[in-house]
Amino acid sequence: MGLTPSTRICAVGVSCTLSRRTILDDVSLELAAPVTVLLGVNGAGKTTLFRVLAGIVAPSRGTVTFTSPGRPTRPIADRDYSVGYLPQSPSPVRGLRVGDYLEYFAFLKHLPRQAARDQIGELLAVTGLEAERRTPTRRLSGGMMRRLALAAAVLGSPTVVLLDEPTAGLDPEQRIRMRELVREVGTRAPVLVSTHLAEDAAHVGDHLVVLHDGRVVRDQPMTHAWAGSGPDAAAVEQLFLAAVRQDDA
Ligand SMILES: Nc1ncnc2c1ncn2[C@@H]1O[C@H](COP(=O)(O)OP(=O)(O)OP(=O)(O)O)[C@@H](O)[C@H]1O
Repeated sequence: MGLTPSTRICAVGVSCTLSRRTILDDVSLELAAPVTVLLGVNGAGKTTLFRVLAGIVAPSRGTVTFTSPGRPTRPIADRDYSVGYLPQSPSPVRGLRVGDYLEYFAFLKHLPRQAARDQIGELLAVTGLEAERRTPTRRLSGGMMRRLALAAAVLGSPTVVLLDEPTAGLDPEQRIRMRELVREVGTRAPVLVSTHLAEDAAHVGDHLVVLHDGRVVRDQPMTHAWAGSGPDAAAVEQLFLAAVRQDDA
């Protein structure tokens, strides 16, 4: 569907049990544009939540739906909606160059040929990969591979975009570039982005969700993270620690 800025993805009472362990426990959240940051310690359940929101893993309980004004609430499998997903460790594909990789994703997403051509050109420019169009994906640096996978996730103008640790392992310059990209993507669709870095969270987020032991322990706007002239990573860190300690107490 054409992107409606007020389209939302909603999780209601989502629980997920894997190998008899409760990984997500009664998670409810609503994602709206532009960018929601998901913070959580290692093993908090962030990737599992992404996989549930992307429809890859079925929740044991609860629902994930899309809502748009004037339209009935739809399940995530509804073909009028789509999810763009950047996994935690995107891999190069042997034999595919950068341009081929995007064409392959455009094919998987059933994009008409001309729309695919236009969007691939635009996304290569936005991600700074224009000069790499003919580079084999195996030769890309980690940061370039993530930018390419992000372009693939955004192809076809998905209704919502899920980015699992897009800045992990990137050098400072690539991280700053990735943050700008995340903000850019947030102008196109609601974005959920996970990170371990309070600094990244402060720079990109409009809204903050803290996940701890599979439960949402904080869900609030990020306004506090802007101190005077700019984003304040220390404020985000304090908020995160307070939420987690309160939950542990
Ligand atoms: N298929 C599975 N079967 C059993 N347990 C799983 C499975 N997948 C994940 N887990 C467990 O669920 C918990 C949450 O994992 P998940 O990858 O969602 O956390 P995370 O917050 O993304 O962690 P990280 O920040 O380290 O990436 C972990 O303890 C993990 O071992």
